[in-house]
Amino acid sequence: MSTVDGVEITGPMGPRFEEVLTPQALELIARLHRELNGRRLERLQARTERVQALADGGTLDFLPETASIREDDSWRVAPPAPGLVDRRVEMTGPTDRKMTINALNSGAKCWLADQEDANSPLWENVVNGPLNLMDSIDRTIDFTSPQGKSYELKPDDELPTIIVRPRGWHLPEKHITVDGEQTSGSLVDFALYLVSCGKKQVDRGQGPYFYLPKMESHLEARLWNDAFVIGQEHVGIPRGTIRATCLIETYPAAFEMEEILYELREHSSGLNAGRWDYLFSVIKTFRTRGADFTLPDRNSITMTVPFMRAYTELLVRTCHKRGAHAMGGMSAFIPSKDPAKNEFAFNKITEDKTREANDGFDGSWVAHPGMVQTAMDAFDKVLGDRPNQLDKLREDVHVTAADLLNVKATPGEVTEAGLRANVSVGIQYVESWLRGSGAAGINGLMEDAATAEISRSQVWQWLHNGVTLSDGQPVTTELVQRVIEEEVAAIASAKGDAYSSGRWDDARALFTEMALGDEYNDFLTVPAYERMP
Ligand SMILES: CC(=O)SCCNC(=O)CCNC(=O)[C@H](O)C(C)(C)COP(=O)(O)OP(=O)(O)OC[C@H]1O[C@@H](n2cnc3c(N)ncnc32)[C@H](O)[C@@H]1OP(=O)(O)O
Ligand SMILES: O=CC(=O)O
Ligand SMILES: [Mg+2]
Repeated sequence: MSTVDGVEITGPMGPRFEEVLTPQALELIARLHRELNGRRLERLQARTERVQALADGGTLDFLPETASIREDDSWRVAPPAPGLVDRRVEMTGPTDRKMTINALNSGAKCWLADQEDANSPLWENVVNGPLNLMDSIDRTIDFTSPQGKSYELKPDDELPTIIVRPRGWHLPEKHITVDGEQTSGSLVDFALYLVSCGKKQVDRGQGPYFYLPKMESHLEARLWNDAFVIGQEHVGIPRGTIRATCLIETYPAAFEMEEILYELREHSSGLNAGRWDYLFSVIKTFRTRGADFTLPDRNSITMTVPFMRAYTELLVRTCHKRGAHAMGGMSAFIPSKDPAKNEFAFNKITEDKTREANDGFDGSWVAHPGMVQTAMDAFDKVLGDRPNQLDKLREDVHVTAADLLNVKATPGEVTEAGLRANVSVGIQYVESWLRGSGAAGINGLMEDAATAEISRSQVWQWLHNGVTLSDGQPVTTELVQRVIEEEVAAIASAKGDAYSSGRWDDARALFTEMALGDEYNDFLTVPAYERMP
């Protein structure tokens, strides 16, 4: 059902959905699909071919064919756009109504309104996200909780700049088809926000700003740039008013940072060090290559191990050389009701943000409103009154391909506790995602799609590379099955009666398939999406 030729909406229409699923939005989706979806599928095929080449013994390196872009010192990205000059603390989180208001009232400089890692793409979430953003920009948003607590926005001049993160190129949107084909989740999220809010943002002196996730090459960035050109023309806003910060969160993209900035240069607002997906991608990219690329327990891999340090140092150096913001990532610690754990979490945030600020990052992320001030204090100490530190060029940084690939220098062990944590957290997260909730606090840590991907990939890698745990037990199918059994029993006992109303059987089956299957699946969220209505 739709009034636009060739476009079908197969998902149910909820309250006010017609305000977002307008003919103008559907026309843009159709145009983007017809002009760009073929290239999107080619890029996904290129990813598969690269993985095969790596499995056959290949490696990653800076690209010879784009050396001239890296060697040309003359180009810069566009100057920072209004609202994106001072980004010292950015809140992230889902776009449901309550969290939208809480994020906008958090005191952060920017808010990453997430349709990606922190969101589960339930059809309602896909449409309600842009609807809530539209109501925020119109200042008509409010919310009353079931307990009777009312929420409304602070004055305009205290609100963060909105930056929307659409889904990655790999995810389809099955509830909107064009010419009988599933559409791209990325292009749907982009189009729905651009049409409902793009012109309003330009009229209020800012622009439609985006974070672009999980790209694996500069050619994927070129595809986004082409979508931006089409989108700006479609909604009648000047070229260059769209801005995008690209997450460098895949291993191949770390070798193409300059090229990614170059492709998007008139629309660029910097790069971000997305550490969690980066770790996932490191495991995924060299998953069959044995000890050289096998990582220890997830919680023991810090930002200061050599390969992570090389990646963040190179990101700051690259961004500032090109006049672009370098944005830091997410420390997963969230506040706790236990005072000792709470103090530990806040110390961890201070340590993480202080290191980033001293390294030259222009700002960083927090997952919880309670952590905004702590991160702000860390950046204030380094930035003072300056809005950013784009002038800190970091010419002392000289990172080589070998530095980026130096995974084997990572200290740490693979332990039974690490295996159990991966299994338990992975299953709990998948269960929550299947019910439509894409971020969860588990054991004092923020968990989202990226962290869950690490958990299931580590189990697969340990099993398929013959890893032995620190206590001498080999990781076998039987051991993983036993751990799954025991961890699910522990979850069931902790949840009590609530367990029966969850989607635990589905979550367990999916996690087991992902962890034990002979074939490694590129994304957990793709088969999970198939299990969604
Ligand atoms: C790898 C990456 O991509 S990182 C970026 C993507 N991930 C994220 O953005 C995760 C964002 N964080 C979250 O979603 C949440 O903090 C969670 C799910 C981890 C924990 O949320 P909760 O369990 O609700 O935490 P808690 O009970 O401490 O929250 C206290 C209040 O803060 C609000 N809050 C917590 N986190 C956020 C957030 N990120 N955005 C807006 N509000 C938030 C809660 O809604 C709650 O509000 P209320 O008091 O009005 O009811
Ligand atoms: O998106 C951020 C990440 O760390 O992954
Ligand atoms: Mg990510």
